[in-house]
This record gives sequence, C-alpha cells and structure tokens, in this order.
Amino acid sequence: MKTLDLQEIRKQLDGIDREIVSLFEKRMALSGQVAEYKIETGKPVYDREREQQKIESVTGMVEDEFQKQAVRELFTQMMTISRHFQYKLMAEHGLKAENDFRPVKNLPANQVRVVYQGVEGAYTHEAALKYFGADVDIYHVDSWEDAMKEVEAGTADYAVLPIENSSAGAVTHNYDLLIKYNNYIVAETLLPVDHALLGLSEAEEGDIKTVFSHPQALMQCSEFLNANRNWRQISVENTAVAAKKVFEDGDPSQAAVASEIAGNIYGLKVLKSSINHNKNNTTRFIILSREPIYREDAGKISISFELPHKSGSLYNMLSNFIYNGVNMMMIESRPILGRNWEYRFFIDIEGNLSDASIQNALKGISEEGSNMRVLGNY
Ligand SMILES: C=C(O[C@@H]1C=C(C(=O)O)C=C[C@H]1O)C(=O)O
Repeated sequence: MKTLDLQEIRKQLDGIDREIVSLFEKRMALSGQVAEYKIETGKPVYDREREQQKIESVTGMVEDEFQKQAVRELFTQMMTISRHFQYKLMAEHGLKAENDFRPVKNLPANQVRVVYQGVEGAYTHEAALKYFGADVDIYHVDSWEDAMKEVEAGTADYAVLPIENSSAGAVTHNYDLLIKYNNYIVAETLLPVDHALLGLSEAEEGDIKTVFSHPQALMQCSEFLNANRNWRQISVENTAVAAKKVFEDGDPSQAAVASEIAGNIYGLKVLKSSINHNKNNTTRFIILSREPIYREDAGKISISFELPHKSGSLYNMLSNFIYNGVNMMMIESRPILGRNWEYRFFIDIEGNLSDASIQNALKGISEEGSNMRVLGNY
C-alpha cells in the first residue's frame, strides 16, 4: 500500500518538475534577451532594485513564513543563475570587466631597485635576495608602509612584504596596506623560516631574562618561549632589529629571536636553534610593483571587495566562482575602518586575467560587490 502511494506521489512530482524545468528554460531564454538589450544599451547586468522588487513580489504570493523564506531563496538563486548566464553572453560579445592590467613575458629585471622593511639579515631581506638574487640594488626602510610608499612614488621598482606565515597566519597589517596604496602584486616567494634564540657570546640560556623579536616570530616560537615563564617577551620592528639591539645593549640577560644569519651579521651566539614549534614554518612574501602587469603564465589572482552587511551576501558573491569553475585558494577578511562589523574580503583564486572564466567571475563580483580591486596576477 505504502509503496504504491510513494510511486504515485513521485509520479506527480516528476510531472511538476518537468513543468518547472520547461518554465526555467523559458525564463532563461528571456534573461538572454535582456542580456542582448543590455549589450546594445551598455546597461550593467546586475539590477539590484529590480531584484529586490522581484523578491518582494514573489514572497508576497505566499502566506506561510517557511514558504516565504523558501521562495526568497529559490528566486535569489534563480536570479543569480540568470545573471551568470548574462555575463557569459556579454563575454561572448567581447564585453569584459575593465582592468588596466598588461600581460608581459617577464617582469622587468634590469637595473631594478628593491626595497624591504627592516635591517640587513631580516627575513624579508633573505626573501628579497632569494627572489631577485644578489646583483640588484636592494635597500631597506623602517616600516612596511614606507616600503609601499617608495614603490608608489617610483623610488623603488619593487617592494618585498611578508603576507602570510604557515603557523601564525595572515600578516594583517600588510593586507590593509594593499588597500591603502595603489601597488600591484606581481610575484610571490616562499621562505622557510627557522628561528634561533640568540645571545651575546658570553651568555648562556640560563642567564636570559628578556627576549626581543617581532610579534610574529614570538608567536611562532610561543611554545618554547612560554615554557620559560620568567622571560619577558618584548616586541620590536623586526627580528634583525632585535638581534642588533641585543648586540648593542651588551647585556647577557637579553636574547633575540631571529635567523642564524642575523646572528652572524650582528655577532651573536646561537643559544638554541630551531625554536619554532612548526618545523615546516614558512613565510609567503609578495613582490609589489606600481605597474599593473602580470606574467603571461601567471596562475594566481588576488582580489579584494566589500559586501553589504546582509545575510547570504558572501555566499552569493562566491557563486561567481562556482558558476565559472574557478578554484578559490584562500579567503581572509579584515574590518573596514570606520564601519564597525563590516568587512573587506581578500580572496586568492587560481587563474590568469586573460581566461574567459576569470573575466566572467570578476565582472560579476565587480557589479555585485563594492570596491572590487584586482590586487595582482602572479
Ligand atoms: C533579467 C535581468 O537581469 C538580472 C536578473 C534578473 C532576473 O533574473 O530576474 C533581475 C535583474 C537583473 O539583476 C533583468 O535586468 O531583468
């Protein structure tokens, strides 16, 4: 008896679904006609007001609260799909998201000037040497922000900045600087980071009372450092500055957390090597240029955008990747200054700015989110 009922109900469901699919196809065909109109008139795909009216009108057609919510979700999804279809048609007409980026075979490398924050022996210095080699003109400034300014002003061709560490996570301040300055990420380099506890030549581990380093390095070694409860941990601008300070103060109760290379440069002894708890500790550094260029074979794109403080807005934005088959590699959010509890998102995706699928996804995000920026393709 029960099986018979189920079969009967399912037959009815099948009939309704056939109608839904046929209506959906008709709806999409009309959406295609709207796209043609938009191509001719230069109107954008996304019409926020029309979508709001549509949601109000269709939710008004049902009484029950559960059904209202269901109809809202259903139509939000249908209109999202309809927009993606329109972006696709626009791209086929050669209408893509505008950007100033130029593809290049190779990044300019002749007689370039490279800036980093810190002093000699800082990890960023190592990263700059690793990426550019020892033959280019590498100099340093006091802060990450100064490094960004040097590039924006044209005093340096490239800046090297840490952006993410495999154990301590994002270098959040540098995400904010990516927004504040109009520089572009043109490359990245990974540097294994192995911290040592460094002291004066006459010092022993038992003498130590104060440890200086960059807060990121203190975090990466927190298990070791926190096991020595009587040590005071003090933050300074960077690890090499810490090493320099310990040498200059000449106090055997002081130690620095920095690389063994920095220890060599500043004449310090290794009291204990490899004190970071993650033995694969690696920092990702980005290379910035004021020129919006990308290597033809670049495979990763960084973007940022802001979203209305509304349920589902991130979910809807990410559908631009899903519908275009774009793989997302990383997402990070930062508070927007002056707008409490609103966030700016930073996303890395796989792809090249010349890919049609990427152009489609970016067109969608630039229309539907606010202040979308392509930070670089590298
Ligand atoms: C179809 C249109 O394009 C988009 C999709 C909509 C829809 O599918 O109903 C509504 C508004 C637009 O964001 C349109 O402008 O009417």
